[in-house]
Amino acid sequence: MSLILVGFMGAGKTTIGQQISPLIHLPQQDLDDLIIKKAGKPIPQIFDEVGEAGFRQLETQVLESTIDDAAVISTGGGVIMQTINRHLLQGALAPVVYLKTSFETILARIQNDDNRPLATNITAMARLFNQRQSLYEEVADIVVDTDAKSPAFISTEIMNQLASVSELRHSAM
Ligand SMILES: Nc1ncnc2c1ncn2[C@@H]1O[C@H](COP(=O)(O)OP(=O)(O)OP(=O)(O)O)[C@@H](O)[C@H]1O
Ligand SMILES: O=C(O)C1=C[C@@H](O)[C@@H](O)[C@H](O)C1
Ligand SMILES: [Mg+2]
Repeated sequence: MSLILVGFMGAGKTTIGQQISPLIHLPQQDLDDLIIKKAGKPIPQIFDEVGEAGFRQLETQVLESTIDDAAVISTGGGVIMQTINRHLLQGALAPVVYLKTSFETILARIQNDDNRPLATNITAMARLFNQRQSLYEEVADIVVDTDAKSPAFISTEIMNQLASVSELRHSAM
């Protein structure tokens, strides 16, 4: 079964996607990587040249083109900002898993990383974090807390939850 990972920057969408992909024998599609390939330049340069709005357009394009792939899809942290993206996620065939992480843990994981243009100022990040919580919840079928858990532990937890979702879907048929 495919799945889609959402959550704030540093929640572990890329890391957990890499771990789960071999477990469920499906390729990983990382939307940030697909954007970088499509644009032919790194994310900070895309932000510099076409701004966040230009980046979000690319993000919607890669989301649209991959959403129903048989894959583990790791989204970017801001994918839920666009209404159209939330509609795409809510209509996806695959379950959407929200990797829920406290702000303190996020800071510990991604500080000193200069590859995320929206993670340079702690006050602005905290504002984004608070604005986004309900949007992740809105699109999620499954919520998994990631604080103080290893990527391997989180991956197992997701696999167990997916098994329950699959059983529920079958028993409803
Ligand atoms: N459960 C975890 N425990 C400890 N470290 C973690 C965990 N998950 C991820 N990390 C570390 O946190 C950092 C950010 O993880 P990752 O790049 O997977 O986040 P992301 O959700 O994909 O972020 P973005 O939205 O910016 O793409 C990495 O250094 C990763 O190794
Ligand atoms: O949270 C965000 O808005 C972002 C998260 C990253 O995954 C990248 O998609 C980009 O840096 C924007
Ligand atoms: Mg990522």
